Amino acid sequence: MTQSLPRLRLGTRGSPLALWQAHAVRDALLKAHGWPAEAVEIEVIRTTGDAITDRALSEAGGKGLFTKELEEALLERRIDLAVHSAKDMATRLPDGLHLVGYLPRADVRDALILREGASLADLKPGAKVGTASLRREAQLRRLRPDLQVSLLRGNVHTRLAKVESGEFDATLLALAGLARLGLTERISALLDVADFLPAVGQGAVAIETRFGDLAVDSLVVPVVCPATGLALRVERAYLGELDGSCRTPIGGLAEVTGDEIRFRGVVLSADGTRYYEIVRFGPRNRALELGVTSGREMRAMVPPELLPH
Ligand SMILES: NCc1[nH]cc(CCC(=O)O)c1CC(=O)O
Repeated sequence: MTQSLPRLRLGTRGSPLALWQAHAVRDALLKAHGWPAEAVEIEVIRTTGDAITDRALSEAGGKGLFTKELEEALLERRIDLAVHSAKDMATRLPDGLHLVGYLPRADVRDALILREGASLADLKPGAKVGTASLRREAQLRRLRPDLQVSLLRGNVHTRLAKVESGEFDATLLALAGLARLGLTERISALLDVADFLPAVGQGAVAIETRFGDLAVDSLVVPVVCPATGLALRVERAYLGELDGSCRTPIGGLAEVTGDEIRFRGVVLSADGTRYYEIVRFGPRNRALELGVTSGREMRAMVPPELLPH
């Protein structure tokens, strides 16, 4: 008996990290369904975020910059699914689209890359650290107010090269991204989530589809990770109550153990001197509520000038 093969068009950005993630989703689909390679076609789509390399993304408009063109392609049915870093996704998606799920989440921690030395303590006062993330900048300033933290954009390889060349003494990057690119040997230390909280969604690969396109979703569902989906529901609801624009240093992490979800969130002032933290627990059937409540309680605690309204 021959069954006609589906042809799924999978859209992705063209960066090495994005391509790795797109191939991971494709491989998972092929494996889950026993399909031959031609069942999933990868389409590379250039996004606005890929074109901007000279400014902080928070200045250029924040989240959405890496997803807009992929989402247009989805809505225009040029692709059937889009693969993104969950971290780069806005908390509100365009009408007609949804996140059907995520691959099993990787290690969520941030990694420290030093030109010399083995830990944060080895950085001398005044050492230059480059990061493009307000969250990393603020948390770093909180731990080490004596460092000189400044903007360092570009892809992972560019940032590593600027540390190698001595332009910067250190940078911070997500372990997940470094691992996907085979660059973990460049890591000097991993930062404990207890004092350095990751971004909402860090380490998770998201799959976005047209809402209600059950033909596509039913094919994707076998590769998504339920525990990651729960954690991301909490984290994204929390972020949605605060700020989706990347202009405030915000961290958040939900961890699912058995029937319980533990959420921890932080908001900081840009200079790291003000620090607000929340820890909440909830059952797994109340993930959304846990995220929304945590976000609202955080908003009530944080001085209004730190958050957009
Ligand atoms: N903002 C870019 C981005 N989006 C996702 C990752 C890493 C991979 C992940 O978190 O899943 C990175 C690079 C970084 O922050 O170091």
